[in-house]
Amino acid sequence: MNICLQYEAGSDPKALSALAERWDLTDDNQTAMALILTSERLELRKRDEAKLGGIYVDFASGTMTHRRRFGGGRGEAIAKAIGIKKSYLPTVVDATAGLGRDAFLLAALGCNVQMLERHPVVAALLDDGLQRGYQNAEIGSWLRERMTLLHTSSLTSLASILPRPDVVYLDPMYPHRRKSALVKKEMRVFQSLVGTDDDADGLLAPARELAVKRVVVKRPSYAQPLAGVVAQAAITTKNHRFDLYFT
Ligand SMILES: C[S@@+](CC[C@H](N)C(=O)[O-])C[C@H]1O[C@@H](n2cnc3c(N)ncnc32)[C@H](O)[C@@H]1O
Repeated sequence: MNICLQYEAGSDPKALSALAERWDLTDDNQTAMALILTSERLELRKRDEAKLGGIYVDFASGTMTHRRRFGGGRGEAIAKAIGIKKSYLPTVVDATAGLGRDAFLLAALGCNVQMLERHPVVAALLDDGLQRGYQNAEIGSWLRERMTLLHTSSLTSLASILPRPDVVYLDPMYPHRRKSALVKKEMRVFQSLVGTDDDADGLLAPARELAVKRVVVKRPSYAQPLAGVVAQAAITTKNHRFDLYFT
């Protein structure tokens, strides 16, 4: 895919070329988005809205660490939705990984999570965050064991995943209802890149085939169920709903 590729002082231009080759990215100065290699990490920026700042993956960031240490833990809605109980920690395929936040939360609770992401730039950002996370003294050892990434489309790949996971987790991009100015800055950059996942309905059937125990679909609270299939149960929060399909 075409995207403006840039590097900042202190980063290695050869590393940027290697990255472009690995993720099949072509440098294009006309695109609205830029992928930037800084001395610390890979960042995505919207070129005409510099004040929005860059987005990147940092599993050891203050926010992620705070949520990991002081968040709801096993009491979080997502943990209940995937069925974590006492010593039971389901294995999870996150078939719409994005920036890996939900997957990280589950991994931090002890689940093994295999992430699938089809967008090459998102996959590059996520892989960059994973590699730095793997090296991190505090989280690296368990992160290496519990979180992996496959760059592929789940529409075609779910059918061949082995071993079958207990849970398949889906969180496709959904059109945002609020005015764009109100959408969180970071979300605006991400949405500009990915758009909406209009083919997401096609994920439900292969996810139900693959999951040994259940499929969990995260939806905005106002959204229709995925593929119009009413869930057997749901866990709701202020803004979201986790629809549960038992297999
Ligand atoms: C809303 S984001 C997921 C956010 C993620 N749950 C998180 O916590 O960061 C949706 C992501 O799913 C990816 N996606 C959508 N359809 C996909 C498919 N068929 N295969 C793989 N990835 C897909 C999109 O590219 C996007 O990055």
